[in-house]
Amino acid sequence: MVQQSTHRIIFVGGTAGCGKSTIGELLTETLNSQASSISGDDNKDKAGKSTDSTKTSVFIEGDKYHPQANIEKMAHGIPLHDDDRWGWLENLGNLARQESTKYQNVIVSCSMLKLAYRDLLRKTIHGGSEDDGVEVFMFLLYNDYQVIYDRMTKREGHFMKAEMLKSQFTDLELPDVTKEHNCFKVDCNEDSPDVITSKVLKIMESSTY
Ligand SMILES: Nc1ncnc2c1ncn2[C@@H]1O[C@H](COP(=O)(O)OP(=O)(O)O)[C@@H](O)[C@H]1O
Ligand SMILES: O=C(O)[C@H](O)[C@@H](O)[C@H](O)[C@H](O)COP(=O)(O)O
Repeated sequence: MVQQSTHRIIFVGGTAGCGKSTIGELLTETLNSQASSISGDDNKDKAGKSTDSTKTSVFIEGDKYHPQANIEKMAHGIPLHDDDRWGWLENLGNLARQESTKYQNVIVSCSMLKLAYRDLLRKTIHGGSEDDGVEVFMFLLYNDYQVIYDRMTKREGHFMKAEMLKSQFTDLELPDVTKEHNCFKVDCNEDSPDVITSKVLKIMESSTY
Protein backbone atom coordinates (compact mmCIF):
# COMPACT_ATOMS: atom_id res chain seq x y z
CA MET A 1 0.00 0.00 0.00
CA VAL A 2 1.14 3.54 -0.66
CA GLN A 3 1.94 5.29 2.62
CA GLN A 4 -0.44 8.08 3.62
CA SER A 5 2.36 10.63 3.82
CA THR A 6 3.61 9.80 0.35
CA HIS A 7 2.69 12.25 -2.35
CA ARG A 8 1.94 10.66 -5.69
CA ILE A 9 2.61 11.89 -9.18
CA ILE A 10 0.47 9.86 -11.55
CA PHE A 11 1.21 10.10 -15.26
CA VAL A 12 -1.47 9.00 -17.71
CA GLY A 13 0.16 8.31 -21.05
CA GLY A 14 -0.23 6.66 -24.42
CA THR A 15 -0.77 7.68 -28.01
CA ALA A 16 -2.86 10.61 -29.12
CA GLY A 17 -6.55 9.84 -28.65
CA CYS A 18 -6.07 6.91 -26.24
CA GLY A 19 -7.95 8.76 -23.48
CA LYS A 20 -5.23 10.47 -21.41
CA SER A 21 -7.22 13.65 -20.78
CA THR A 22 -10.50 11.85 -20.20
CA ILE A 23 -9.04 9.37 -17.71
CA GLY A 24 -6.69 11.93 -16.12
CA GLU A 25 -9.59 14.25 -15.36
CA LEU A 26 -11.83 11.47 -14.09
CA LEU A 27 -9.08 10.02 -11.92
CA THR A 28 -8.48 13.45 -10.38
CA GLU A 29 -12.15 13.96 -9.68
CA THR A 30 -12.49 10.46 -8.21
CA LEU A 31 -9.51 10.95 -5.88
CA ASN A 32 -10.87 14.33 -4.78
CA SER A 33 -14.29 12.82 -4.06
CA GLN A 34 -12.75 9.93 -2.12
CA ALA A 35 -10.70 12.34 -0.03
CA SER A 36 -13.66 14.58 0.78
CA SER A 37 -15.86 11.66 1.77
CA ILE A 38 -13.10 10.28 4.05
CA SER A 39 -12.58 13.67 5.70
CA GLY A 40 -16.35 14.17 5.95
CA ASP A 41 -15.85 17.49 4.23
CA ASP A 42 -18.65 17.67 1.72
CA ASN A 43 -17.87 20.92 -0.03
CA LYS A 44 -19.20 20.20 -3.48
CA ASP A 45 -20.35 22.57 -6.17
CA LYS A 46 -23.68 22.29 -7.97
CA ALA A 47 -22.27 19.70 -10.37
CA GLY A 48 -21.18 17.55 -7.41
CA LYS A 49 -17.47 18.28 -7.94
CA SER A 50 -15.12 18.96 -5.04
CA THR A 51 -14.49 22.65 -4.47
CA ASP A 52 -10.98 24.12 -4.37
CA SER A 53 -10.83 24.16 -0.59
CA THR A 54 -11.21 20.37 -0.38
CA LYS A 55 -8.99 19.37 -3.28
CA THR A 56 -6.18 16.96 -2.51
CA SER A 57 -5.57 16.13 -6.17
CA VAL A 58 -4.84 18.30 -9.17
CA PHE A 59 -4.79 17.60 -12.90
CA ILE A 60 -2.14 18.91 -15.28
CA GLU A 61 -3.03 18.70 -18.99
CA GLY A 62 0.34 18.06 -20.60
CA ASP A 63 -0.73 19.34 -24.02
CA LYS A 64 -1.11 22.84 -22.53
CA TYR A 65 2.63 23.04 -21.93
CA HIS A 66 3.86 22.40 -25.47
CA PRO A 67 5.82 25.32 -26.88
CA GLN A 68 3.97 27.07 -29.70
CA ALA A 69 6.44 25.63 -32.23
CA ASN A 70 5.42 22.09 -31.27
CA ILE A 71 1.71 22.88 -31.55
CA GLU A 72 2.24 24.38 -34.99
CA LYS A 73 4.23 21.37 -36.12
CA MET A 74 1.55 18.94 -34.98
CA ALA A 75 -1.26 21.09 -36.39
CA HIS A 76 0.51 20.90 -39.77
CA GLY A 77 0.62 17.12 -39.50
CA ILE A 78 4.34 16.94 -38.73
CA PRO A 79 5.19 14.47 -35.94
CA LEU A 80 7.45 15.69 -33.14
CA HIS A 81 11.01 14.42 -32.81
CA ASP A 82 12.98 13.71 -29.66
CA ASP A 83 14.51 17.19 -29.69
CA ASP A 84 11.07 18.78 -29.73
CA ARG A 85 10.06 16.77 -26.71
CA TRP A 86 12.93 16.95 -24.17
CA GLY A 87 12.24 20.52 -22.99
CA TRP A 88 8.50 19.91 -22.79
CA LEU A 89 9.01 16.74 -20.73
CA GLU A 90 11.44 18.45 -18.38
CA ASN A 91 9.00 21.32 -17.81
CA LEU A 92 6.22 18.87 -17.05
CA GLY A 93 8.40 16.92 -14.61
CA ASN A 94 9.37 20.11 -12.78
CA LEU A 95 5.81 21.37 -12.69
CA ALA A 96 4.53 18.05 -11.35
CA ARG A 97 7.21 18.04 -8.65
CA GLN A 98 6.31 21.60 -7.67
CA GLU A 99 2.58 20.80 -7.47
CA SER A 100 3.29 17.70 -5.37
CA THR A 101 4.37 19.98 -2.51
CA LYS A 102 0.78 21.30 -2.46
CA TYR A 103 -1.30 18.26 -3.35
CA GLN A 104 -1.41 14.62 -2.27
CA ASN A 105 -1.89 13.49 -5.88
CA VAL A 106 -0.73 15.22 -9.03
CA ILE A 107 -2.18 13.68 -12.18
CA VAL A 108 -0.48 14.53 -15.46
CA SER A 109 -1.56 13.66 -18.99
CA CYS A 110 1.54 13.17 -21.10
CA SER A 111 2.02 10.77 -24.00
CA MET A 112 5.56 9.71 -22.79
CA LEU A 113 5.64 7.22 -25.63
CA LYS A 114 9.28 6.14 -25.30
CA LEU A 115 11.22 4.68 -22.39
CA ALA A 116 13.74 7.55 -22.64
CA TYR A 117 10.94 10.08 -22.11
CA ARG A 118 9.70 8.26 -19.02
CA ASP A 119 13.26 8.03 -17.73
CA LEU A 120 13.65 11.78 -18.15
CA LEU A 121 10.40 12.44 -16.26
CA ARG A 122 11.50 10.20 -13.39
CA LYS A 123 14.96 11.76 -13.29
CA THR A 124 13.55 15.30 -13.35
CA ILE A 125 11.16 14.52 -10.51
CA HIS A 126 13.47 12.57 -8.22
CA GLY A 127 16.82 14.18 -8.99
CA GLY A 128 19.33 11.84 -7.39
CA SER A 129 17.12 10.29 -4.72
CA GLU A 130 13.98 8.18 -5.01
CA ASP A 131 13.59 8.23 -1.24
CA ASP A 132 12.07 11.71 -1.31
CA GLY A 133 8.47 11.11 -0.27
CA VAL A 134 7.20 11.26 -3.84
CA GLU A 135 5.93 8.11 -5.52
CA VAL A 136 5.71 8.20 -9.31
CA PHE A 137 3.20 6.02 -11.13
CA MET A 138 2.94 5.78 -14.89
CA PHE A 139 0.04 4.31 -16.86
CA LEU A 140 0.15 3.77 -20.60
CA LEU A 141 -3.39 3.46 -21.88
CA TYR A 142 -3.50 1.04 -24.76
CA ASN A 143 -6.12 0.41 -27.38
CA ASP A 144 -6.25 -0.91 -30.93
CA TYR A 145 -5.23 1.51 -33.66
CA GLN A 146 -8.64 1.43 -35.33
CA VAL A 147 -10.59 2.14 -32.14
CA ILE A 148 -8.46 5.21 -31.42
CA TYR A 149 -8.43 6.36 -35.04
CA ASP A 150 -12.23 6.32 -35.14
CA ARG A 151 -12.47 8.32 -31.92
CA MET A 152 -9.96 10.87 -33.14
CA THR A 153 -11.86 11.48 -36.35
CA LYS A 154 -14.87 12.40 -34.20
CA ARG A 155 -12.94 14.63 -31.77
CA GLU A 156 -13.37 18.30 -32.61
CA GLY A 157 -11.15 21.33 -32.09
CA HIS A 158 -7.90 19.52 -31.30
CA PHE A 159 -4.62 20.32 -33.03
CA MET A 160 -3.74 16.64 -33.31
CA LYS A 161 -5.50 15.06 -36.27
CA ALA A 162 -6.12 11.34 -36.71
CA GLU A 163 -3.55 11.12 -39.52
CA MET A 164 -0.81 11.59 -36.90
CA LEU A 165 -1.73 8.36 -35.16
CA LYS A 166 0.54 6.14 -37.28
CA SER A 167 3.68 7.94 -36.15
CA GLN A 168 2.48 7.76 -32.54
CA PHE A 169 2.19 3.97 -32.77
CA THR A 170 5.65 3.83 -34.37
CA ASP A 171 7.15 5.74 -31.43
CA LEU A 172 5.21 3.86 -28.76
CA GLU A 173 7.38 1.70 -26.51
CA LEU A 174 5.08 -0.16 -24.16
CA PRO A 175 6.43 -0.63 -20.65
CA ASP A 176 7.64 -3.80 -19.04
CA VAL A 177 6.83 -3.44 -15.34
CA THR A 178 9.66 -5.81 -14.39
CA LYS A 179 12.06 -3.24 -15.83
CA GLU A 180 10.22 0.01 -15.15
CA HIS A 181 9.12 0.41 -11.55
CA ASN A 182 5.44 1.39 -11.15
CA CYS A 183 4.93 1.70 -14.89
CA PHE A 184 1.94 -0.18 -16.28
CA LYS A 185 0.23 -0.85 -19.58
CA VAL A 186 -3.55 -0.59 -19.21
CA ASP A 187 -5.62 -2.45 -21.78
CA CYS A 188 -8.64 -0.26 -22.43
CA ASN A 189 -10.54 -2.37 -24.99
CA GLU A 190 -14.06 -0.99 -25.20
CA ASP A 191 -14.14 -0.18 -21.49
CA SER A 192 -15.87 2.96 -20.29
CA PRO A 193 -13.80 5.74 -18.69
CA ASP A 194 -15.19 4.69 -15.28
CA VAL A 195 -13.96 1.13 -15.72
CA ILE A 196 -10.52 2.26 -16.90
CA THR A 197 -10.22 4.65 -13.96
CA SER A 198 -11.11 1.82 -11.56
CA LYS A 199 -8.42 -0.36 -13.14
CA VAL A 200 -5.84 2.38 -12.58
CA LEU A 201 -6.91 2.87 -8.95
CA LYS A 202 -6.80 -0.87 -8.32
CA ILE A 203 -3.26 -1.15 -9.68
CA MET A 204 -2.10 1.69 -7.41
CA GLU A 205 -3.81 0.16 -4.40
CA SER A 206 -2.04 -3.15 -4.91
CA SER A 207 1.37 -1.66 -5.57
CA THR A 208 3.85 -1.80 -2.74
CA TYR A 209 5.76 1.28 -1.69
N1 LIG B 1 -13.03 4.89 -22.66
C1 LIG B 1 -13.52 5.64 -23.64
N2 LIG B 1 -14.59 5.22 -24.32
C2 LIG B 1 -15.10 5.96 -25.35
N3 LIG B 1 -14.59 7.15 -25.77
C3 LIG B 1 -13.50 7.62 -25.12
C4 LIG B 1 -12.91 6.90 -24.02
N4 LIG B 1 -11.85 7.61 -23.59
C5 LIG B 1 -11.78 8.70 -24.37
N5 LIG B 1 -12.77 8.73 -25.28
C6 LIG B 1 -12.99 9.74 -26.33
O1 LIG B 1 -11.91 9.61 -27.25
C7 LIG B 1 -11.44 10.89 -27.67
C8 LIG B 1 -9.97 11.03 -27.28
O2 LIG B 1 -9.87 11.07 -25.88
P1 LIG B 1 -8.87 12.05 -25.14
O3 LIG B 1 -9.11 11.94 -23.69
O4 LIG B 1 -8.94 13.41 -25.75
O5 LIG B 1 -7.46 11.37 -25.53
P2 LIG B 1 -5.97 11.90 -25.41
O6 LIG B 1 -5.96 12.92 -24.29
O7 LIG B 1 -5.17 10.70 -25.09
O8 LIG B 1 -5.61 12.48 -26.73
C9 LIG B 1 -12.34 11.92 -26.99
O9 LIG B 1 -13.32 12.30 -27.89
C10 LIG B 1 -12.93 11.17 -25.81
O10 LIG B 1 -14.19 11.65 -25.44
O1 LIG C 1 -4.48 14.67 -27.23
C1 LIG C 1 -3.69 14.25 -28.08
O2 LIG C 1 -3.97 14.06 -29.26
C2 LIG C 1 -2.31 13.95 -27.63
O3 LIG C 1 -2.09 14.19 -26.28
C3 LIG C 1 -1.31 14.72 -28.48
O4 LIG C 1 -1.48 16.06 -28.31
C4 LIG C 1 0.07 14.20 -28.41
O5 LIG C 1 0.10 12.87 -28.06
C5 LIG C 1 1.11 14.90 -27.66
O6 LIG C 1 0.84 15.87 -26.76
C6 LIG C 1 2.20 15.29 -28.59
O7 LIG C 1 3.36 14.84 -28.11
P1 LIG C 1 3.93 13.43 -28.58
O8 LIG C 1 4.19 13.50 -30.02
O9 LIG C 1 5.15 13.30 -27.72
O10 LIG C 1 2.87 12.42 -28.23
